[in-house]
Amino acid sequence: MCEQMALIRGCQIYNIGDSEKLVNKYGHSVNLVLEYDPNGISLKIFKETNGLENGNSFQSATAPATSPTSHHQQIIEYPLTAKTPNCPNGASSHTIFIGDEVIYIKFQSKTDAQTFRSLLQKISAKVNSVFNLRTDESSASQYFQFYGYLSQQQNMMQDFVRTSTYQRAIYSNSVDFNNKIILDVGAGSGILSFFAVQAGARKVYAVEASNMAQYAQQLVHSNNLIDKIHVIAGKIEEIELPEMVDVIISEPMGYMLYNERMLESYLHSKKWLKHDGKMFPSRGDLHVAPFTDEALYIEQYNKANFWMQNEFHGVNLVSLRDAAMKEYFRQPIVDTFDIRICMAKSIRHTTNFLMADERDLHRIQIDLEFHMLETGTCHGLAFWFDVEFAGSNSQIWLSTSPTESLTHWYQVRCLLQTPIFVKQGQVLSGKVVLVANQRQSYDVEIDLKLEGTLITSSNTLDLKNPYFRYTGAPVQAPPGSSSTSPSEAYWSQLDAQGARNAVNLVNGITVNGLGEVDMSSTIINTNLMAIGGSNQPNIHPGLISSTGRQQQQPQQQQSMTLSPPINTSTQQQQQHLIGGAISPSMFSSQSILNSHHGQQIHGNQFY
Ligand SMILES: C[S@@+](CC[C@H](N)C(=O)[O-])C[C@H]1O[C@@H](n2cnc3c(N)ncnc32)[C@H](O)[C@@H]1O
Repeated sequence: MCEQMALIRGCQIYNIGDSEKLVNKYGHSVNLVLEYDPNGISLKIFKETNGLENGNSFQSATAPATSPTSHHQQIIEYPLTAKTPNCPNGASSHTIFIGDEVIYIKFQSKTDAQTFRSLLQKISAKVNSVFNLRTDESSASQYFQFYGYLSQQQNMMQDFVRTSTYQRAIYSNSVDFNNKIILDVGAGSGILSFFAVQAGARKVYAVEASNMAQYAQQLVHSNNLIDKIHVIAGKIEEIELPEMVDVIISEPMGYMLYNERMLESYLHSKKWLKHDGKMFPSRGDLHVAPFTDEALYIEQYNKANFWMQNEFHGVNLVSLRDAAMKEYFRQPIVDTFDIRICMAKSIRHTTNFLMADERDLHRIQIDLEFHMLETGTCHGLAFWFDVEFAGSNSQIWLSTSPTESLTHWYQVRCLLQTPIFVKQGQVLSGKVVLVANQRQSYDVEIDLKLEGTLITSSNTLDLKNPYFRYTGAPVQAPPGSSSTSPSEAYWSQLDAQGARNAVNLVNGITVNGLGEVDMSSTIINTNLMAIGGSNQPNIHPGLISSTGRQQQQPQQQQSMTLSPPINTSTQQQQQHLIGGAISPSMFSSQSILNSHHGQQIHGNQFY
């Protein structure tokens, strides 16, 4: 079942001019095609030709390029939203007002006019959908435009860790899918729906709000699965399903798990879930840990110091320095790091997708109590998330932890404008509150307090506007991370390599001076799993390709280095921070030295 599209034949289109007279716009009759559009309905006007199929019929809104209408000459397309003024004129005419144009449509019959009106009513009914009420129109429009690009869907599909984990979670729990009715929320290209069918699903409803729905339908068609996968173009909050489902699958996670607010749509979709139904994924854990990273802190700090110049081309910029500082520190940083920068064990906040209500995600409070494992400067809080697929057969986790393979979600760090100097054994307490906003994101409010002192630090960040800092350069261990001599380790490694290079060929197998067999010709990709014992020669392991977005060059070093504020119990620590900062220029390298897993990775989530 697809979102309805009307094809209405034999209409006359008139404009109403200044003299209030009807002027036939085209001088011939036209056909109207009404299609789903993320913002309402798209009204396409086609020149009527003899080849057009019979009468008024409802067609799939997601019909592929083979759509019968696609061969005919389209004259114009009008977007109709709930705000488009319109009014009926008698039984078989209707007027719409688009910009300055007054368009009077004369239908062939009353039934045609009714069809047209009922679709217009549908858009108005959707105005008050849960999704629309919580989302700014401009945000939604930009959001679904983003996901309408094949390249964006490709970016997600090529995140091999993500896609393979989903496939594995579904395959290894085929008992939950076999002969079952499935709902795929935000199906995108439909990739998860295909996995569900591969695992034996009887029917999958693939709901997608962006225009990607058309391409999903095209893939369903070309993979001969029209009897199994039913693409429904529309928002999950606004569509109807003909039946309840056994399992809901979705990939609704954004940066820091909650960005995009799509998890709310995922939870909303439970209205279609049978009493004992399953959710894939079933739970999400957001991890929070205090971190130390002077280089990152100084990098942001020095950017704001551009505004400390009192003679910039003869202009004194100083009065804007505080505002600039605030702006830079409002940006969550998206990149990856060495787990050893974390100064305490992470605190986990769990959302159980089977139990939670979408309204629970409007304000998410995470209480913090970190028992500091080391002495140093805490520059902020680091975040990552894991989701679990709790199937009947096996539990599978998809992790975005800094200790695991990098995904397109990376990790997120929120800086404190005023860092806190902590000592091992001290307790850093406080809270993070995520407050949902109409821009499909969250304000991140951080309040920290060092127990037993008067030291506090707070910051509010805008998750919608992160700073994408990942360059592909290998992550740096924090200073002081070596407990053995790195120099000795280096030379020992070279000695061992020398022995290895003394190779011999024994029966066609390379054996080195240590008697080890060379496995290089039979590299096993541990990310490739054998699914159901099947050989999958055509799977490209994928890479997460680059957006071409590069690390910005740091501001010219003309900016003065000012002492950053620091909440410290010793003045000496402050001195250390000022003197010991690593030059921000080390982050400006355009060359990707040795990117993670040999891949260049970039964020593809909407933000
Ligand atoms: C992160 S992508 C995942 C796409 C696909 N399921 C996959 O795993 O590759 C999320 C998709 O959900 C769609 N989406 C977001 N909110 C939605 C809603 N309320 N109703 C229907 N689709 C939605 C987006 O347009 C986007 O294509």
